[in-house]
Formats: sequence, structure tokens, C-alpha cells
Amino acid sequence: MSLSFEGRVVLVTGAGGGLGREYALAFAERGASVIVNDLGTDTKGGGKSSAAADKVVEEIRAKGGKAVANYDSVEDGEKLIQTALDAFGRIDVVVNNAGILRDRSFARTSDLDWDLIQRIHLRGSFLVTRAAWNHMKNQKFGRIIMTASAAGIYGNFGQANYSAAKLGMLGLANTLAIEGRKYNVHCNTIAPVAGSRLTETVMPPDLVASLKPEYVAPLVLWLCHEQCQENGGLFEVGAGWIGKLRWERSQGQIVRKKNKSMTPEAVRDQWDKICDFTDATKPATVQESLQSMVSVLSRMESEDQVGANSTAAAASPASASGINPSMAVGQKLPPTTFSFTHTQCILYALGVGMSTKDPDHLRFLYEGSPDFSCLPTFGVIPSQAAMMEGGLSSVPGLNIDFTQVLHGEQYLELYKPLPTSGKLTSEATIADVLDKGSGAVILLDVHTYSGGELVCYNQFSVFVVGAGGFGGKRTSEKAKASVPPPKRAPDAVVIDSTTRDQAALYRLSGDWNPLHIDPSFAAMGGFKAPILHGLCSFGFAARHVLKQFANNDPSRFKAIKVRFVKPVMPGQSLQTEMWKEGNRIHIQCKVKETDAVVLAGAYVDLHGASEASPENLTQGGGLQSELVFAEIGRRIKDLGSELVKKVNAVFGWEITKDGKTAAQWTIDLKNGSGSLHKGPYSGKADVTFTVSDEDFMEVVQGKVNPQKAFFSGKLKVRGNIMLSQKLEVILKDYAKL
Ligand SMILES: CCCCCCC[C@@H](O)CC(=O)SCCNC(=O)CCNC(=O)[C@H](O)C(C)(C)COP(=O)(O)OP(=O)(O)OC[C@H]1O[C@@H](n2cnc3c(N)ncnc32)[C@H](O)[C@@H]1OP(=O)(O)O
Repeated sequence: MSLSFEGRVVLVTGAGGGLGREYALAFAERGASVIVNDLGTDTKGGGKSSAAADKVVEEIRAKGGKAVANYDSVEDGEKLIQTALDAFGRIDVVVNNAGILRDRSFARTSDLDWDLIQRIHLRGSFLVTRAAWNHMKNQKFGRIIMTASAAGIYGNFGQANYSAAKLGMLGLANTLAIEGRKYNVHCNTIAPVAGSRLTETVMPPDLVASLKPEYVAPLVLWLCHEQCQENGGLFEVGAGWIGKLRWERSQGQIVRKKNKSMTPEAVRDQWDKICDFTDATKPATVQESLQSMVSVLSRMESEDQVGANSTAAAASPASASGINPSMAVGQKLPPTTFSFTHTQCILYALGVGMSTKDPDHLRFLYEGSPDFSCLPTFGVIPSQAAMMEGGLSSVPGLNIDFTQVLHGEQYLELYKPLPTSGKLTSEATIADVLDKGSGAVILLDVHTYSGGELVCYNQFSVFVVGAGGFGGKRTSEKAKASVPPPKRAPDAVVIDSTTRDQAALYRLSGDWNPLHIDPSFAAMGGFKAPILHGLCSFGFAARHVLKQFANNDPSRFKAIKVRFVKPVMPGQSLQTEMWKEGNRIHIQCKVKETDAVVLAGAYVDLHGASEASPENLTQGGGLQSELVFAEIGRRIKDLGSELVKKVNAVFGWEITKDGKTAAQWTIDLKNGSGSLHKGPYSGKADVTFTVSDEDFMEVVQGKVNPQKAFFSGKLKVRGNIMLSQKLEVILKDYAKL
């Protein structure tokens, strides 16, 4: 099928001769209505005449084509576009071709030589394109051509002004390509070589003769056709040949050590490596470019730890081609350290939809709450940092297009309740790589430690759309399986809205993937708008279960598994359906507005309400003070009537234990507060406790059963809330143990 431009309206600037004229004739010949713009100046911008444009319009009309002339300067961009709208009612294609030369050696380039060239080429292209931009966006179609030059790409003696303007146009085109993509407005750049009024001043006549404009125009027509999806490309074209250009970057070299200054001598000493293009990479986006910078930092971190030396190359987008499981599986990412305070815990809780509207949420939102806690699903955050900062892209055998990465599945298991502040170290390993046909699945196992003790384990399943078909296996025994829910109506359903800014808020917890905020990035992944983080919906679902089946007690949480089957858009409502089967709560989440299942095969495993007996606490012997106290708190809460009796005896107060008004007890060493509550935890703390140094030591060392210590009076309860200050001091001292 020949390429038709029937119904399209095309503006060609500088179309009175040379390349511009050729484009205008070619577009018209294929049915386009053409605006032939030419100011009628000479090659240096002098003089003015309507003759050049008129002549081309006549030529077109003589052949039965449609064309009108325009004689305005490209600096009057609006007028050019108005001509198109007046004559034909729309504008589909802009070919920025007009230009003049003011060649001078750099030393002799005057302000005027400089300004004139920038104004006509760069500013003119900007003004004409801007005038057309909204029309193109609104009609969801537009094609723009920028005319650069080899002089800009490579430099050329005597053309400093022209080179600068021409490469400026490439920069303009690169960004327009990104901004226009989702509106089907594409922008490409050509660097043509043709015998024209401009080139005849710098080329021998016989060469000019062989470089005919008609050997350039077909590329321009193709790039401007609706069938062509090329966007943001740069092409050299001439004499019937076309080549595409792209950036290449050497693997480079890290020239400083962490926390050390960077010296010119280090740069000198590594110069050969910095400039060595062996295994060069080809970053195509700012994201790809920055990705390697992020990885460089984490690599420095790991070098600092192991004293190794490495190149930034390994941190730059993988130079291996495609997915190669035999290279990738078993690879470890550099360990990462995640330091956090209550601020991150609260920010995360807000990110997964907690709100002060619900009094139950206060314990996760206010560090002053007596039972202030970290949501269990916060456990994914330090681990994710390990993957993102650790540079998945740096793993040999994983050459991934990050615009195609989706979160496929997630498993999280906690071995201890998460602290509300601290330092966690994570180590990630590529557990397996699967070929799912429509995509590749990368399984990452991440273990997170606090001071050498395992706190949680995550398995991330990363789905790379379109990266399948590399001949790998389809399943893995290492994958944590998802489990379908029972075939009966759910035992409980919770409906909760996400907000329009849910992803914008959630990302502040550390998942900076532009897919969730940047419309152009989302468009590259094939989405109409940025989508919600999978782990945000996951956080919503988990807290629904925690509220429904565990009275919001984070210490009851054991593990969660989720598969993300469809994206969620910020602002949609999540409907979590839950089935209780013993300590396993099966879950399924739908988007309420569309009824589409978005989380499937999911479950939360809870600890039973009386799974850990106080006796068990002493068995480890080496339990840390914080955990002992957390457990004491949990057990005291479960002691029921015994506790009620004891407390009532000590204070003469009445605390009932009838489920909802159960006495609750928590301790947070970092915040130095411990309290017994009368009634639900949203109530005021009524009672504080204290303990002597020796007795506390005995409990910590596991020599004394905390339950017995409590009832023997070694762990004393006091009825004066003001004593919490004293308690704080005591506990802070012990926190150092
Ligand atoms: C450093 C980087 C770290 C990155 C971590 C993540 C960063 C985050 O910022 C990114 C996100 O949060 S993205 C948002 C959350 N995720 C989503 O919205 C994805 C939703 N899911 C989908 O669109 C499809 O399921 C889709 C597209 C995933 C698959 O759909 P299809 O291609 O149609 O697949 P289908 O034909 O149904 O099945 C083919 C095989 O693939 C398996 N499969 C399907 N969905 C899967 C999923 N979600 N996870 C894992 N495997 C999945 C199927 O089971 C099938 O395999 P098999 O035949 O062997 O069973």
C-alpha cells in the first residue's frame, strides 16, 4: 500500500527551494494540503520576497494538488499555523526546515551572527512547533520534524553558531518526543545532506550535484506518516542512504571511594578506562542514564564494606543482551542498609491508606500512642530498597527494559515484630528466572537482618513484559505458591478507597519507579496514566486482614502472599474479600468500580492468639530486651482474668476482659514507654509499670519467666501515669544491652 497523506495538512517552513520545496511537492503529490512557507530571503537572511513560496504553490496546484503560501518569518510561528487553520482547518505535520547561514570562524562571530542563527533555527522551530502543539495534542495526532545537521552533531569549522543551534534542535526534539508520546504526537530529527542553497557554500559543486533533495524527502514523508511509530529518533540521510544515530557510553570507572574526596589525579589515573568503549552501553533515556548512577552509589557502599574494586560498568545497564538465566541465577546484589525512624513507619501507614479518621489507626500514625507500632507489611520497604538501589540492572544476564517491569507477586514473612526505628541490612539473591512466554519472571529472595538476626524474608516476583521467549523454564520449586480462596462466599468484605494521590504518597516510602507518577513513563509501559504500586494495594489488603481478624495487633502477623493480576489506578476503591481457614486468611481484592480482580491467590497467615506461651519466651535465653518486653506485653494481655484480678487488687480499679474492652499492654523500648490500658487501646493509658535493674536483667537473660516475675511482684505495676518518665529512663538504659 502506498503511503497517502490524503486529509492531512502539512506545514513546511523554508519551502521556497531546496529540501523544503522537495518536501512540499512530495507531500502534495500524496494528497496532503500544504502550507508553503518562505520568507524569500537570501541564504544569509537578507532581502524578502513572496516569489519563492508562490512559485512552489503554483507548481503544486498545476499538478492538481492543494497548497497555500505563507511569507511570515518562523519567528511569527502563530501566523504560520493560523494560515494552515484558515486554509484547511487543521494542522497535522510541521517540518521545521527553514534556515540561514552566517558562517564565520569562531573568533570573528559577532553577536548578530550568533543571535540571528539561534533565532531562525532554534527559536523559530520552537515558536512554530509550539503554535501547532495543542492542536496536535487535542486531535491525538501530530508529526514534527526538526532539521539538525552533521555540523551540529560533529562540529564544523566556521559554523559555531549554526552547530549550536542545530544540536539545540535535537535537544528540543528529544523532549518533545517524550512529552508528545501519549498524544500520538511524534518528533524526529534529521541531519540531511543535500545539495541546496546552504550546502553549496561549503561543498564542491560536483558533490552538491549528487546529493539531490529527492533523496531526503522520502525519509521525511515516512517519519510523518500515521503508520510510522518512530519517535525521538535522529537520522543522517543523503544520496539515497539513511542511518540512525544513538548515544553510546563507555562502561566508565568509579574514581572515588565512599566518603572520600574525588581528585583530578584519580581521574588521570583511570583515564584510559573511562574512555574505553569496550562493551559500551547505549542509554536511551534519562531514567536509564540515572539508573547507573544510583547503582554506582550502592556499589561504592559495598566496595566500602568488602574493600573490592569495580567499575561503574557493572552498575550501568547490562551490556549482556536479553535474559540469560544461567548467568543471572544465584547472583547476589550488593547488601544495602536501611535506617529508619518512626517517621518512615508513619509515612508508610499513610501510604497504604491509614487515616486518623479511624481511631484504630492511631497506633500506626502517632508516635506518642502508648502502643505505637509499625505495620508488618513495612517489611517490604527495606528489602525493596535492596533491589532498586542494589541495581537489578547490574546483574549479568538481566538486560531489562525498565519501562516494561511490573510487580508480579510478593511473599513476606516476619520472624519478629518490626521495630519502629532502627537499622536493617538486606541481602538480595536472584533465586530464579522464568520464561512465561508473554514475559520473564525474576524471583528475588531478600533476607533482612537487624544486628545479625533475621527479621524478615521477602520474595519479589518481577514480571518483565515482553521479555519472555528466551527458552527458559516456566516454573520453579523456589517460587512461593499462591493459593486460591475457598469456594464459598467470603467471611468478611472491607471496601476502602485509594485517593487520587495514593501513588504520589506511597512512593515517598522508597519505590521511586516513575511508572507510578510520570505519565510519559507510564505511557512507555502501555498505560494511559500512572498506576498504583502493587505493594500499596498489598498494604491495603494486609491491614484489612489485620483489623478484621487480629484486632490490629501487628504481633499476630506472620506472612502474606499476593499475586498482582491487574493494575489498580490511584483513586479506585479496593474491595478486600476474606475467608478464614484456621490461622490462614485467604484474600482476594477487586476494584469496586470495575469488579476486576486485582490481587489473587493471596493469603495472610496469622499467629494464633495464644501460640507463644510465656514459657517459650525464656527458652531462647538470648532474646533481646525489646522482644522480651513485646512478648511480655502480648502475654499479659492474654492472661485475662488473672491479670484483671491482679490489677484490680493493686489499684482497686476495674478492668474487664470481655473481648473488645480487653486490657492491652505494649512496650516500645525506643520510645521508652510502657503502659497498661483500661479498655481499648485508643483510650488513655491508666497504668505504668517499673522493674528493678536486677529483675529486668534476669528476665532479659531468660533466667526468670516473665509471667512468674509479674505475679511474684518483681515486675511491678504502678498506678501513677507520671511514673512513665522514670520508666523511660530505665528502659532507655536497658535498650543499650
Ligand atoms: C528493581 C526493580 C524492582 C521492581 C519491583 C516492582 C516495582 C514496582 O514499582 C512496580 C509495580 O508496582 S507495578 C504495579 C503492580 N503490578 C501490576 O499491576 C501487574 C498486574 N498484572 C498484570 O498486568 C498481568 O498479570 C501481567 C502483565 C503481569 C501478566 O499478564 P499476561 O502476560 O497476560 O500473563 P498471562 O497470559 O495471564 O499468564 C502467562 C504466564 O505468566 C504467569 N503470570 C501471570 N500473571 C503473573 C504475575 N502477576 N506474576 C507472576 N506470574 C504471572 C501466569 O501464571 C502464566 O504462567 P503459567 O502458564 O506458567 O501459569
